Amino acid sequence: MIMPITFQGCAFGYRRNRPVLHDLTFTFPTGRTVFLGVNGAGKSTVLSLAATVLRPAAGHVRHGALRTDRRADLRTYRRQVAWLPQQVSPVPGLTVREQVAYAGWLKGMRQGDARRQAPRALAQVEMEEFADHRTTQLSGGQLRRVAIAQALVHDAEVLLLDEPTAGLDLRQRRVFQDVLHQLPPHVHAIVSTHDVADVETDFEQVVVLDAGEVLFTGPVAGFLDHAPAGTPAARRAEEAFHALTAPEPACAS
Ligand SMILES: Nc1ncnc2c1ncn2[C@@H]1O[C@H](COP(=O)(O)OP(=O)(O)OP(=O)(O)O)[C@@H](O)[C@H]1O
Repeated sequence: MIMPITFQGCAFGYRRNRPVLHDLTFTFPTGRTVFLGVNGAGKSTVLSLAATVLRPAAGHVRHGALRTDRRADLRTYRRQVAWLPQQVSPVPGLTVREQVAYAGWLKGMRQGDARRQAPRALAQVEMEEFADHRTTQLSGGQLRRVAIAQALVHDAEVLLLDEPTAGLDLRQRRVFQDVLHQLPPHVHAIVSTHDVADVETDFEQVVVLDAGEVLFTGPVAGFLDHAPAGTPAARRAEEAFHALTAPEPACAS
């Protein structure tokens, strides 16, 4: 059975009196979910809370019965939930293979298992030929592919991917799409992106966040229905997003 990620009464702000989330209670759909929102809507904050990189000031996040506010649950929770941050850093001194294995070890894998699984994760993102390169020598796009491999290495049940295709060339975007489509049925992916072009082909579910609140959650078809009638097929996702997030026109007084 696939366990969703649930936010229960979550509040969070980076600065006092500047809350990003007030009281977020919400369950992410399972399957392949695209997570949309304008700049500053709070997507990275939500993913970081779900990844336990940030801690809510109130409330908790759940994966099945595992709760982020219960110390005893954290280790298992973190093993089951993978995170690709928006900013990816190379670890100085490590090769690509070592950095991926290290990520697995940090997630609780045995060292030997992490070493054995790293080449498989690198193959998924077509980075095998770089396995012995230092991560500090990679281009931004190559480093992002290594980071995707880091998220894949420990066979998590939930992948939280924050703008995974930013900086990837067209071929590598295709490789990422293949990774998404080949995920086992018990794995679900929440993918934050500003790129709505492939929503219909790559995703099953859509979540739209605005100012820390969920404006829409549901299947892709229901999201596309928000586009104005007569919108050409190629523009429906973009227009649906605009229709959902456009500010209300100010009332004339
Ligand atoms: N480290 C930080 N310190 C202070 N404020 C922050 C920090 N990170 C984010 N914020 C603020 O929190 C709010 C939500 O930011 P967040 O990065 O979660 O949005 P986002 O939807 O991921 O945006 P983007 O699409 O631009 O990545 C914004 O107002 C942002 O300025």
